[in-house]
Amino acid sequence: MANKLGVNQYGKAESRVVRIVRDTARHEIRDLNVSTSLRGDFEDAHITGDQAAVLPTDTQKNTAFAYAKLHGISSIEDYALALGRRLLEACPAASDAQVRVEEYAWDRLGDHSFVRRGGAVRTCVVTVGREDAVVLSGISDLVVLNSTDSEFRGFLKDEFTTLPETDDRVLATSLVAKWRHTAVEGVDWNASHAAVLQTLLDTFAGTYSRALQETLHAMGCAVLDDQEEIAEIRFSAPNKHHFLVDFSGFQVEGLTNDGEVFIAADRPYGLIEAQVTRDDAPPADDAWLHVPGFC
Ligand SMILES: O=c1[nH]c(=O)c2[nH]c(=O)[nH]c2[nH]1
Repeated sequence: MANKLGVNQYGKAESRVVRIVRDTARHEIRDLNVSTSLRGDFEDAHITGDQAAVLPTDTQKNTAFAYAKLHGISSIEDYALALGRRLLEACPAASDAQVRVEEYAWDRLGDHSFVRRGGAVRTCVVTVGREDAVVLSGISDLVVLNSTDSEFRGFLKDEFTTLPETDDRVLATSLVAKWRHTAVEGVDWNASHAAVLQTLLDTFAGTYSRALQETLHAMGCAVLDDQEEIAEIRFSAPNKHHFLVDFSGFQVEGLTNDGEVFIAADRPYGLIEAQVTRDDAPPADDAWLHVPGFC
């Protein structure tokens, strides 16, 4: 029976790159988690064991650190594009280099002192090919909650359905979103990211929700309405269930729970995933290859 090698890619995952800019007494910090992958013709490495075409993952990691200095990190997207282009140049057998970056934000305490900001992590996935490049910007662990203006009712019921309908519940999620840009040159990545984040937050807060599905769709439409250079956005949103505590069995007179005390359950959770794409968006499915967490 003959076998054949299927899809494959290789690289260094999760290099923790911290860049301090110390040109003046007022330092700057960029704190990244960088993963790189090369795809292309690496059959020999797998089949005959010949590694002549393989740029080691160790070299990929070293390049990630070197480029933090040589290219600098004005934004994670700009850094990832430069790193991806360099890896492709250095490895002729590769057809694509993918660079995935997470950025942890620090707030300033003083000229050279910082405190790590909790919460959301800025992300990008940049795929550089021989002809073109695709940039996905994103955010993960964006934990948001609406304490009202959320209902869930009118759903399909069968003999296993016990969920009561509700017209007033807590809606909370830890959002992961990634959005694809149609251009990679001349983009102000930091401004664009800040604008998308604000739109996501404003829309989450301002939308009456009949389901998390409807809220995600509204958030996606708002981002595409605001920024015409964004072709599509994808969401993965755990529904962080908040169950009303039943006080009825307690022997305390007058103790009521009118949407005031909840159990925040961590598992299981509903997982709602959706994409919103501009009608005329050029496809770029390769850019999403191996990007985990999206349908
Ligand atoms: O917003 C929701 N969408 C669902 O599909 C769902 N299913 C469920 O049990 N609760 C919810 N909430």
